[in-house]
Amino acid sequence: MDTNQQTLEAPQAEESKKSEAPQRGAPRKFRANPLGSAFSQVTRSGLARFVAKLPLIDRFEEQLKDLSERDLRKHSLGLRHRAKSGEALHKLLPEAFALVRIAGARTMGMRHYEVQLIGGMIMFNGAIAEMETGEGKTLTATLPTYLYALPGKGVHVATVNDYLAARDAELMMPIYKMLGMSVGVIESQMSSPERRKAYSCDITYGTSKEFGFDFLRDRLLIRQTREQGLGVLGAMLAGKSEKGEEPVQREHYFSLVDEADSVLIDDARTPLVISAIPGEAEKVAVACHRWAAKSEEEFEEDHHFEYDHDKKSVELSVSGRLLVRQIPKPKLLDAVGLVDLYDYIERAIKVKRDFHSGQHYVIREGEVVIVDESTGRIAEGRKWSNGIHQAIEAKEGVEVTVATGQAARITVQDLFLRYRHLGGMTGTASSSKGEFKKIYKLNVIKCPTNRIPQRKLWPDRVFGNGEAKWTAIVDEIREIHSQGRPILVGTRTIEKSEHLSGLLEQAGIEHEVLNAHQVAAEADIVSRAGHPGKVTVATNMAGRGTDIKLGEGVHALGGLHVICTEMHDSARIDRQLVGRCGRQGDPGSTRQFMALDDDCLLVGLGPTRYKKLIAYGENRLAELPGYSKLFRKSQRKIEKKHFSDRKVLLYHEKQRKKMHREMGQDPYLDSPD
Ligand SMILES: Nc1ncnc2c1ncn2[C@@H]1O[C@H](COP(=O)(O)OP(=O)(O)OP(=O)(O)O)[C@@H](O)[C@H]1O
Repeated sequence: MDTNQQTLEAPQAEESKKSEAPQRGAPRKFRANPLGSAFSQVTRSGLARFVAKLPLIDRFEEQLKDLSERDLRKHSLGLRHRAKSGEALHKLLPEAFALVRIAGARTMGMRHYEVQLIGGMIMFNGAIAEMETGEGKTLTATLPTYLYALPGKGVHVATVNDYLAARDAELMMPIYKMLGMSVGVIESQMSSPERRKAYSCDITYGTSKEFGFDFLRDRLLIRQTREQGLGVLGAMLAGKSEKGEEPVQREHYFSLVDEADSVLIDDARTPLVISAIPGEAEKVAVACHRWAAKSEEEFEEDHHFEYDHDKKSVELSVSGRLLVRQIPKPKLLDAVGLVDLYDYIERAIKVKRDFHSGQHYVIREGEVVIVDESTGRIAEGRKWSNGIHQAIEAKEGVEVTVATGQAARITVQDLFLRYRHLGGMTGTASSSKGEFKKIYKLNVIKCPTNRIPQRKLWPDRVFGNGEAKWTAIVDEIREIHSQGRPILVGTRTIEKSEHLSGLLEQAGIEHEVLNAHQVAAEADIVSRAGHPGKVTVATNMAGRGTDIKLGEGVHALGGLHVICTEMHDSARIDRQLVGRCGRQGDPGSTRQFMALDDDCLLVGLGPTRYKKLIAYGENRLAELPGYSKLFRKSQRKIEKKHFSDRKVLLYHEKQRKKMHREMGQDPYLDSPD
């Protein structure tokens, strides 16, 4: 161990002289960047301090690269020992990064690029590294993860779904293994002992949802233990309940958030909630939901109720309330107040209007499962709050999972703010810079690309109506398909992907369709989407995080062509789809199609303007090029609204927590102690 440390002291001393050089003199030129990409921006973009560390990492790498596997592991243990004895991690960074780079090259033939080392440093320094799609974020993550794992307090790598968590852990396992780090994965079906084991590893991969629910379950367990008379301290020390259950998590030390925009922003509008066991009150609530779902049809818009398109809210009119009183009700509802019944009906009407099967949710094995609109994927385990979820269940005639008497809840924001250190990475963070800073105190730092991006953005095409748009899309697919180029088409909903699939069938174009049901199969299909002549239709963000490799000969044809059939509520989501092509300097092209009856105009501009636009576009076949600005404006309005929704949620959560604290209660547990 000692020998290892000694061999490394010399370059460190040397570095302290050399690392000052860039600050005094000219900025360093990059070698591993044959195409001479974005590094000219380095000094301007505040990356200079990271760039200055690169030579030292190189030198450590040079020194260590010939060590045997055993000695590498020994060396890693040495670093661990130093971190545990209190040596500052930033001092260990160059050596740690060099070790990870060597392990990457040796085990997977992937030696971290300099831009990846910079990305790793950004994340280590508590910021979000914005790296272009396809730049290798999965590999980059190993750098700060390893470094923060050294003190042995546990690192949580959070991502958007179980599949990606397991895949990334498995992919990167050889690197960690070579350096003597243990890796665990949290999967939704796991038992408590399995979870505890995974959390006891140096590095734990999982979803934010699993990390959040485990935190809440632990919290409930600790309270239960305390109720058994041990007192908080006793409970923590004993760490066990009467049944011998123990908390599964350790401390919240460092979390690295992959797809940070999705995890920290898109998913942050609904809190994670654990429900309490149902009692009599819940039975009544179920009956109310069922009654409302059945009766909702009798209410007419503008007569019995008003619908506010801005707030997306329903309000019963006087005649609506009268109708509520007149409609027959089951006996169980006798004790329910009228005001509550109004609420149930309003909710049932809202759910019927705003929540659609196949778009917002799907029914799977008798359960309502949310489809994450931003990813087009199943959002496992999530539920809408304020009775919306139960109202949908009642509408669909599946089991109503009782109005959640909440036992424990936490927002995504609170969960990640609990970590002592937080870092993240994403391809598309800049548009949320302000929010990351304000809510999470995280800066967003753009990372240069390894190669010059070759992706071509073809001009938008706007049509008067959906029909004209779909026809043009099919024409474009036919044209590009005839050249042998692969095409990936993103749609906003499952229904629309099925619609397009029908049109392609009519046109005799062979294709594959992805839906939100099987993420693993989906990733597999998307990964083949780069083969010559392939046409793949997928909900907008299907295959997010999936690497599309170009098949043979596709490079010469111009790479993958991505067609975006409709703008999403958030520009980030559109960019993620676009990011499936032109990866790692590959060629590729993308085009955005729009029509005046697209949903994003309704949500962004309101029904009055939307109706006018529809009327204007109804019989037009020609393109309307000047209109694409209107779509972007509408999108910005929606993004602002979502941001303010998240701020409102945070405000209420803050108030709620404050109240709990003032009453001496655990802020994460809803029912009184
Ligand atoms: N240092 C490296 N050397 C060689 N290949 C690399 C290196 N880093 C990444 N790659 C390859 O680049 C491709 C893209 O990697 P990856 O899928 O992790 O990108 P990403 O940034 O996560 O993309 P997305 O934003 O779309 O999720 C993969 O095929 C990966 O193997």
